[in-house]
Amino acid sequence: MSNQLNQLRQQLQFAIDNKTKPPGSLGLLETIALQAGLIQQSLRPSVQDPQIVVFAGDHGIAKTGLVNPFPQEVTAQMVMNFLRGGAAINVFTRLHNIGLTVVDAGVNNENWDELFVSDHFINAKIARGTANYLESDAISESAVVAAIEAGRSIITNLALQGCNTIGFGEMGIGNTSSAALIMSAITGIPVVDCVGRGTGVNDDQLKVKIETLQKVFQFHKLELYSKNPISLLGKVGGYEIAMMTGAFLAAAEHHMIIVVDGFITTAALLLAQQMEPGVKDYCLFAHTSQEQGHEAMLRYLDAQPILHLSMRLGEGTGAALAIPLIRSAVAFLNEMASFDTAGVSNSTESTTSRPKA
Ligand SMILES: Cc1cc2ncn([C@H]3O[C@H](COP(=O)(O)O)[C@@H](O)[C@H]3O)c2cc1C
Ligand SMILES: O=C(O)c1cccnc1
Repeated sequence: MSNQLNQLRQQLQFAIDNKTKPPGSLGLLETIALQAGLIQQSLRPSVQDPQIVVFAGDHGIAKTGLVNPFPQEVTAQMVMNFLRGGAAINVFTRLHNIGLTVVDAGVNNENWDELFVSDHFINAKIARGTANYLESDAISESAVVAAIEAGRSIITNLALQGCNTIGFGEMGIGNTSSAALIMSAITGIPVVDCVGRGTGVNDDQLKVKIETLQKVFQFHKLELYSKNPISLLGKVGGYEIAMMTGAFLAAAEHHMIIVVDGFITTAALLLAQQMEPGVKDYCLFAHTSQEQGHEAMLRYLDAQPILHLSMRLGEGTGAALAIPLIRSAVAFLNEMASFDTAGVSNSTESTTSRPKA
């Protein structure tokens, strides 16, 4: 860490410790406030125009029914639902005054109706879904690069419009499989420990899902791509995951507070982190998803998630729920009185420990 950043860290910690409260008593909110200050390089960080961007894309494997209980058509149907305001992410973003943008990264549908002429919908479709990675590469490398670039430019536009806090969500039937393969390739954790129930496969279906994905791992020799995120995305990625990868990169470049959602979003972060190892410093981890594998992914990233709600939905819902807490953290740092200004006696001998920064 540079000297300047180290100095800022000390100043932030001093400000936090001098608020009228026992040291460390606001727990993880103190860690969040400190990190927000470091991200924005400011003693007075802010949450401005927070946004969730949901990237949608289809997966060729989903047509086989081997890994997903819901049919592929649900991806496009849910995109319509997002635009009509009826999905969980709509409810949470409305409730908490968070902007919502939906991006077609690669949904397998013909065209959108006039409903989609909206500021909140971006048609960045690269193809109508990926190819089935049981038989071939999912995406060409040139299309991977195009998707990453599209993700970058969507986030850069939001940053230029004044958004400084961003969460990513995704919609894509079959994408827990893609995320599990990416996780296994990058972390070296065996496929069986990365695969979860997704939208709810039963025990028999889970066995088939695991066997299928083990076969895919061997077919593409994914261990060879553990340090090559572009090729890995080409082998088994999704358009929405590739776009999120670019989105992470741009958000970090613009010093945004990035709120990481669940299993699939964190897989995109694993890829972005390989491309630019500093990205994680801009991330706050919203929650631990119930998808098996997410906890190990978070451990791999040495991340401390904010919430534990047994959720396993995606769409950016965990991120939307964490944003009010991030707002609260920033607000206590900016608005609470200090011992000095409030004339409250401080105990300088306190031995109470602070949360881990
Ligand atoms: C109605 C519905 C709404 C959703 N919203 C998010 N997902 C979530 O489930 C999908 C991944 O699970 P799998 O790999 O098992 O297909 C993604 O689209 C994800 O965002 C949904 C899934 C369904 C069915
Ligand atoms: O954690 C997630 O993001 C998740 C888990 C299951 C299904 N869809 C998303």
